[in-house]
Order: sequence, then structure tokens, then C-alpha cells
Amino acid sequence: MTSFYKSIYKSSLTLLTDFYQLTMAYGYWKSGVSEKKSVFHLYFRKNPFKSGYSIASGLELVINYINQFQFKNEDIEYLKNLKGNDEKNIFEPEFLDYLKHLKFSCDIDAVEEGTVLFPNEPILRISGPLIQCQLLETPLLNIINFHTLITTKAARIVSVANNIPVLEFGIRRAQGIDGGLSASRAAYIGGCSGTSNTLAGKIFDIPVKGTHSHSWVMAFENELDSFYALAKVMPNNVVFLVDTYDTLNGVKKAIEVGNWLKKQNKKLIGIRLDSGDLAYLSIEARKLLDQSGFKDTIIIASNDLNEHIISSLNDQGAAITSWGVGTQLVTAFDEPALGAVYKLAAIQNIDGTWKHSIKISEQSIKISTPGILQVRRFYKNNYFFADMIFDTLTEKNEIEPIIIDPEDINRFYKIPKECEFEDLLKPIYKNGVQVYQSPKLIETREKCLKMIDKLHSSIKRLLNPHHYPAGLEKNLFDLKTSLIHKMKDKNNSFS
Ligand SMILES: Nc1ncnc2c1ncn2[C@@H]1O[C@H](COP(=O)(O)OP(=O)(O)OP(=O)(O)O)[C@@H](O)[C@H]1O
Ligand SMILES: O=P(O)(O)OC[C@H]1O[C@H](OP(=O)(O)OP(=O)(O)O)[C@H](O)[C@@H]1O
Ligand SMILES: O=C(O)c1cccnc1
Repeated sequence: MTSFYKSIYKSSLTLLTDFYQLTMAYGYWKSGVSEKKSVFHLYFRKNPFKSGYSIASGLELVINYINQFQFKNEDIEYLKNLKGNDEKNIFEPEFLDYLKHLKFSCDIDAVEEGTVLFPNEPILRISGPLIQCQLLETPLLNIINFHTLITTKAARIVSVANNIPVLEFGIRRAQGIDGGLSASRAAYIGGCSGTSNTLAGKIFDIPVKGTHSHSWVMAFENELDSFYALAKVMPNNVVFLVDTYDTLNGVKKAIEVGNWLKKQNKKLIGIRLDSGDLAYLSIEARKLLDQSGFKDTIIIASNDLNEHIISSLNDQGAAITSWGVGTQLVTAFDEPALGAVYKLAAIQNIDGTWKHSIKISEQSIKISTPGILQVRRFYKNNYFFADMIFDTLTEKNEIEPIIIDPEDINRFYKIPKECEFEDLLKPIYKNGVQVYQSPKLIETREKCLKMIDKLHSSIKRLLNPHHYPAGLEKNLFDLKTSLIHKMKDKNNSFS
């Protein structure tokens, strides 16, 4: 998949960053702090779509990005010629030389793709020279924000689809070429069964699927001729779009051609409905198909579907056996950005000890969490029980089995002794060397589906999902509270 990056983006992606990252990098270098060891976390503050959970996604693309991270001659040439307001070069040659020889040397720990995750839990933890951590902020957010958003959307759609396949049909309405490719990949991780996006199929090894469009029907004298033509050209892959003129009439014509296919020892695989009342039409279509002996013929529905419409159609008893979902999935239509952030959480002192860093805000949701964090997931009876964010600087034997939600201190939970646990952040890079290999995409998809099974149904429901118990380990909560008080005192004092 790395070759995909090389072929689509022929030149380097290192400058795919906000310009202020480069000016700050210059500032760190000039101030002599560029090599100070620092720790940053990437996390989101709230689940998108009013969901009870999210799914971490995008790590393999992060790895691809990091593996090409290097200032190439062409990047340096570009930066060299940038002028400030005074018409002078912004960056001095020694700094550009430093960038030219910069070699990625950070540690990265990450939550694996397809993992269920909750607000404030780091998806990525980056530790290393301040300058490198800073330069990575924008691209890491770009990749993880979009991927996690779309995988979460797909998981929600798949979760209401009652084990019926969901096909991703979105490339025509996606946010540009990379938006479309990334969305196809992310949607597959979230449980979609295939994509109509053939390049995504080729690059990411996702099953490609499809029917035909209205223009196929319109290109022939009449609907019946168009169905016969398709049946003759592709007798093993016949799915007719039946709504070009009149849906139920279209179904009858599909049945006529289906009978012809039977005589050729072939099968009418399916029909697709793309307009009108999908509940009523699917039920009526099913009756017509069954009466004519086409009990196995599938009914695919499409038309601006989303998780709410699919859920409603199921409640209405719709006889749909496959869903085609495009626009609303690949654009995350109802909430088009995840809003994950990247915050400095600790910085090393000269003596090797760590100084905790915190960002204060009037909005408690925006106050960052200090420390070198890890996420511990507790299990009970094979279900997720609770998640604890703790500071790895806290001595092991001092970690308390109590978690407190920093946004609502009335939500605190005691972890029973019998709970098993797993730490979610896994080593991906150590001192700049990759120590993790991404699984195959199909394995990530399976893992994601299995993991969603371990979530209690109350957390998965679309409307007002139950709040999953997650929060800060007690010591970390206390540390954060005392730092907030300290910072407020310090910044409010006029002496
Ligand atoms: N029974 C149903 N219950 C709830 N929503 C439905 C039902 N049937 C269709 N929808 C959804 O309603 C929305 C609008 O459907 P509508 O029937 O107005 O479209 P349409 O008439 O086919 O229009 P167009 O031809 O522009 O696609 C779509 O998102 C569709 O998926
Ligand atoms: O509705 P989505 O979830 O995005 O699914 C993809 C849509 O793309 C096609 O529509 P087309 O571009 O032909 O437009 P139309 O059906 O709306 O006329 C297809 O018939 C679906 O309706
Ligand atoms: O193959 C299909 O049926 C398809 C593909 C893209 C968009 N809508 C439908």
C-alpha cells in the first residue's frame, strides 16, 4: 500500500502541514529547545453522530506517512524561497540544512485500527524531540480525524443492518479523490462488505461490487431490451435496477428475464430499488419474486440511506437483503468532522524527570490531560466493563481501581478485582524504528466487528445511547485537578 502513496502523491507529503508548524519548528530550533523530549496525545473529545462509541481508524496510513517523512530537496527549495512581510527569507539556511538532515526518531504508541474507543482516550501517543512531534500534528490529525469518523459512521450503519451486507457506493459524492479512497477503506474497516470504488478495491484489497445505472436502461429502446442485453452480456452477475420508469413494472420485467436466465441454467441474482417508498416497494417486489419462484433473488436498496433510515425501514418490515450507501456515509453527512486534537502532555526536564503540561480552558471539555497516558480496558463476562486513562509515570502499585469522569465527577466507577484488562496503546515505533506491522484490512474489519459485539447493546443504540464508563484513574484525576488550580492561580496573579 505504500506504493499507493508514492504513485498518487508523486512528490513528498512532508509539507502537508499547517505553515505554523514550520515556523514553530524554526522557533524551537532557534531557541535551543527543538530536541527536548516531549509527549503529545491525539484524541477526540466527543463521539460523532451522538454515538455511544467510536472506532479508531487510520493507523496504517499514519505509518505510510511517517515512513515517507523526510524533507526532500524540492521541499527545502520551496521553503528557501518563502518571504515574510519584510520581503526577506523566512528561514535561515542553517535551519533548512537541519530540516534536510532531520530523521524521524520518535516513539509512537497507538490504538490498533478497528478498536472501539471513547472520548479523551489517546488514539496516538507521540514521544520524541519537540520539533518532530510538533511537525507531525497536522498530518496525523488529518488522517485520524477523517478515518475514525468514517469508520464510526460505517459501524453505526452496519450495526442496524441486521447482518445484511452494506455496500459503500460513495465515490461520486466523496470529498475529492483522497476523501473517496480513504472513505472506502475506512468504511470497509467499519464493516461494509464491499465498495463500488474500483481503485480502492485495487489498492486496499476490498471486494468490489456493483449493479448498473439508469443510463443503461435509458440507452436501450425499452427497459425489457436493456435487461435482456445485460443478461446476455453478464449472465452470471445479473442485478437489475428496476425503478427507471415504474418500480413494480420493472420487477415484472426482471422476472421475465429471470425466467429466460433459468432456461440458460443461470440465475437472477438480484434487483435494486433506488427510489420511492423502499419499505412498501421491497415488500411488494418480494411477493412478486417469491410467487415466480425467485426466492433467492436479493433486493438491494439505495437512495440517500443512513443508519436512521435503515433502522426505520427494518422496523417497517422492509424486505431488503442488501444496502447500498453512498453520500451520507462517505461524507459523514450529519457531522462532517470528528474534531480530534493533538496536545502536549509532558516535557522532559534536563535531569530526565518529566514536567506535566496542561492546557486550561473555560470549557472543561477543552482542558487537556497531562501525563504519559495509557488506556486500560477492563472486561467482565467478556463484555467491556470500563476504560481507565492512567499516567504511566504513576508507580504500578499506586494505580487505584477507581475512575472518575473529568466532565462529571459524579460519574465515578470502582473496578472489581475480578476484571481482566488490556492496555490499548501498543508500540508502533521505537526511536524512529517501526516495530509493528498492520494486519490485513480484512482482519482489521473482522476484529472491529467482533469488538462491537463486546459492547453492551445500550451503548450501541442510535437514540440516546447509554454512557460507557470511562474516565481518569484517581491519581491522574487528582493530579489534573491540582494542576488546573495551580495554573489558574499562577495566571491570575498580578504580582
Ligand atoms: N419507507 C421509508 N421510510 C423512511 N424513509 C424512506 C422510506 N422509503 C424511502 N425513504 C427515504 O426517504 C428519502 C427520500 O425518498 P423519496 O421517496 O422522496 O425519494 P425519491 O422520490 O425516490 O426521490 P429521488 O427520485 O430524488 O431519489 C430517501 O432518503 C429514502 O432512502
Ligand atoms: O444515494 P447514495 O447513498 O449517495 O447512493 C449512491 C447513489 O448513486 C446513484 O445515484 P445517481 O448518481 O444515479 O443519482 P440519483 O439516483 O439520485 O438520480 C445510485 O443510484 C444511488 O442512488
Ligand atoms: O453499483 C451500483 O449499483 C452503484 C454504484 C455507485 C453508486 N450507486 C450505485
